[in-house]
Amino acid sequence: HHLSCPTPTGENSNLSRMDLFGVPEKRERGWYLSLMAPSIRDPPYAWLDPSRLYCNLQAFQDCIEDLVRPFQRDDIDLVAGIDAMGFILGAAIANHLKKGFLAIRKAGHLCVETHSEEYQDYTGRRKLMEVRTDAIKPGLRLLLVDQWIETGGTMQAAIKLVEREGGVVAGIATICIENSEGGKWIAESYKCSHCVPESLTPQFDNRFLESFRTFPSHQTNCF
Ligand SMILES: O=P(O)(O)OC[C@H]1O[C@H](OP(=O)(O)OP(=O)(O)O)[C@H](O)[C@@H]1O
Ligand SMILES: Nc1ncnc2[nH]cnc12
Repeated sequence: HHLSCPTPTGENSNLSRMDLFGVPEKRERGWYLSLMAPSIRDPPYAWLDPSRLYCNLQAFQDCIEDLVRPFQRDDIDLVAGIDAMGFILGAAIANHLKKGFLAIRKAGHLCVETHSEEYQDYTGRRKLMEVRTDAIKPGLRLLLVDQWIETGGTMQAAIKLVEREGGVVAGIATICIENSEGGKWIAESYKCSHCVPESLTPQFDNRFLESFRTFPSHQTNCF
């Protein structure tokens, strides 16, 4: 079955119904966020799927450009991405900045000597994060990348791994930093880049995007 929805006009037209591979004529700030898919599952799943926007070349490129822009002239030695989805943005950003890439991994994958840090994320589960011991040296300046910051638990564990070895967190790049206690602490404590224009922050705070109303799916449709 397929329900049809009216396409919203006016203020939120940049977040109106759009095909996965479509590109609007005028690419407004954060236009590609409307490609993100709402969750059809209950917690502890995340409330949406940002990875959908990576399917669209222009969206992926614009997203990377927005994340890299504030750091273009900064002194960065290495880009670190957090397992798993942070690898996608992290590797793309490393390539864009012409820097190497360091994988910060969830426990049980690295077959070399590691430093580790326990943490808790939005699922409430206790997890372990690991990084190889031969990459971070005192004074090394790292740009930390992940797909999303919700409670901030994951990013805070990565920050600890870097700083404990004397590394410097030169910046943090992520699609969205949620307005949580941990999210606010990260945004106040480090130079950050994210993709959410101010006009859309209320929608992210409510975890409901206007674009969801017309999301092209037979499972999630007109509300
Ligand atoms: O701020 P937090 O509450 O710690 O949550 C953020 C983390 O959760 C997500 O990863 P997730 O574990 O859902 O998936 P992934 O392993 O596939 O990246 C996201 O990409 C961050 O890594
Ligand atoms: N991908 C994601 N989307 C929304 N909230 C999240 N929390 C953690 N990961 C998330």
